[in-house]
Amino acid sequence: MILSDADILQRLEDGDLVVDPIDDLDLQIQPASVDLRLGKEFLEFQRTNIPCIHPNSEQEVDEYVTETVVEDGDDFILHPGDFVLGTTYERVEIPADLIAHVEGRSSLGRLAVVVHATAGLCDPGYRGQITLELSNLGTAPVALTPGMRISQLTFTELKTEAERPYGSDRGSKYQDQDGPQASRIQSDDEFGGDQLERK
Ligand SMILES: O=c1ccn([C@H]2C[C@H](O)[C@@H](COP(=O)(O)OP(=O)(O)OP(=O)(O)O)O2)c(=O)[nH]1
Repeated sequence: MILSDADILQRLEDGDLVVDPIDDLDLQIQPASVDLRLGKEFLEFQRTNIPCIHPNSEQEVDEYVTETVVEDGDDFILHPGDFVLGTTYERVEIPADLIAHVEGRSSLGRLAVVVHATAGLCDPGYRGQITLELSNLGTAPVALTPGMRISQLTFTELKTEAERPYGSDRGSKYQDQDGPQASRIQSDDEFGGDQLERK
């Protein structure tokens, strides 16, 4: 079951679901979602001399990515074909019986700004800001202003609570994200590994 505005408000009031801060309930609480605003930090991907990025190399990933913080009153210009990581301004806490989906807003989609290249799922138990995968599929640069409503979060109730929510003993490398976080796929090994055994 997807939570309605009334359900969301109730869960926020109960305190187990957190979206913080919400400065304007009327603006941010939508009929079945919460609008989230854009933070001011971005990770941009540099041209690199490395022939390719090995996802399991922390050094190569770090070399590829640089951080930009937009000054107050300025915009971040997302050029056609760009892919950058942004962050929500709000911090969220998802309880063990809910899963949240980050969706784009239609108004930005109509300007060819896509908020999620791939991922968009916030696990039960997840806490932190949400890293946004922003791209411009259009032909004109688009100005993104920190504080603008950039994405929306919907919540689906699980049939039963997650037994091992995000942040418990399993991989939880993005728990308590503060600002945009580059891929930490290289930590997969630490949490059990994704590598197939050789026969
Ligand atoms: O667009 C997104 C999607 C998810 N998350 C956060 C919340 C989510 O709970 C966590 C992990 O997401 P996911 O499980 O999709 O990533 P993973 O690469 O499988 O990480 P892990 O191995 O830690 O589960 O990252 C974001 O910040 N942005």
